[in-house]
Amino acid sequence: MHRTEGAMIVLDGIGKQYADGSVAVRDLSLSVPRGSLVALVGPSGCGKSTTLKMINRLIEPTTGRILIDGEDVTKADPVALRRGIGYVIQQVGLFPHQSIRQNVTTVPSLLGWDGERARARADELLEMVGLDPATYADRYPHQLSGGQRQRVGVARALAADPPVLLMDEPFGAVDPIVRERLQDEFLRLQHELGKTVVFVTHDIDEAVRLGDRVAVLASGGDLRQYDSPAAVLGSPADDFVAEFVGADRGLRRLAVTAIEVRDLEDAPVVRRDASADDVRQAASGTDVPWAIVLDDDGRLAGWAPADQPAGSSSMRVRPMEATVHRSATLKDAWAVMLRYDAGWVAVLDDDRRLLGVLTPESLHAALRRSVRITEPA
Ligand SMILES: Nc1ncnc2c1ncn2[C@@H]1O[C@H](COP(=O)(O)OP(=O)(O)OP(=O)(O)O)[C@@H](O)[C@H]1O
Repeated sequence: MHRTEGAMIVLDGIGKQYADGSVAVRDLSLSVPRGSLVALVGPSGCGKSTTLKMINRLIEPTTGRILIDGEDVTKADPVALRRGIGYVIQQVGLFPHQSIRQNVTTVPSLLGWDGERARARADELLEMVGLDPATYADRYPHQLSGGQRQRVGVARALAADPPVLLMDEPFGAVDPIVRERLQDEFLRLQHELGKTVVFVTHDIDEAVRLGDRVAVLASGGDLRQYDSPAAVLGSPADDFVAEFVGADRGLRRLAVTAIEVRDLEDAPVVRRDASADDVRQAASGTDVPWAIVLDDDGRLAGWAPADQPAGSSSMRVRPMEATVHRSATLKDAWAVMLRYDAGWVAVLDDDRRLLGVLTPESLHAALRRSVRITEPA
């Protein structure tokens, strides 16, 4: 199926002053690159939702311009504009007397798609968000759990294949475990679809988990930092950002830093047919009392302690559980280290071939490398 890729969004000095004189957003400029996910984060009332709603003109800006792929949408027809922009909100807003399938096809129906095409699209999208159409398409919203309703909200926003998706605390109303699952699923989906997404949240963990970039706003839509998650956590631009990302931002950084092969250390390695002596020899001269055992095609077979039983010629191999895939984060690696009470974890590729090992020291070095180091003033 053809998919529409994301569009570039430019907020150019936008502002919103309400009729009562209160200024929700003073003067905000921000570019959202095509196909990226930008998380707008900040304390309650700082102007996140107002900013989002100005993009699809649910709220009219009082100053500034908004360009989508170069076109000034503040001059466009707002109804047509909104049909080309997916919008997901916390209280989903599904129509209670319509089936899930009808809810998902709201915009395609408005756009005049024929019934068969709209139906096929709805089923495809339900599948995409992890809801089996045979089970769920004919149900009504009240027959779904909160997490399932949020999935329907995402499916509905994607129905007409819009280049831009606006999401306002879409996973805010579900419990933390469901939220994490929805975040994972959404990341996978976004990876595949490459939409341009502006995502509002007050939760810094959600912002750094989902965002390619994070925009930290203070009251009045005052943009204090616009950076990668690692940079926002690792080098907050000012005290406001530092306070907002929290004293435990170091721990949060673990979760947003991917393992890179250059961070890994070499470990002593022996082949499956090695002897007890080979293991001792491989480990000697290193500061670890073990060797990793690989089979003939380089896949991980286990590990062997250097203190093999005296007099035995064949080595004793133990199963190796402290492993992570190369796509893991430093937090995943750290969790595995703690779980197995291991001083190191093996990092493996898709075929379970050994890429190297991560120790607490190399993990620390990787964390330091991941952000630019700012000199203390
Ligand atoms: N219709 C309105 N009239 C007057 N002031 C408003 C109106 N809507 C919002 N505001 C004010 O504008 C400011 C920004 O509101 P907005 O909803 O954008 O904040 P937010 O960052 O999304 O907050 P939250 O995280 O609590 O949802 C707030 O001070 C709010 O009180």
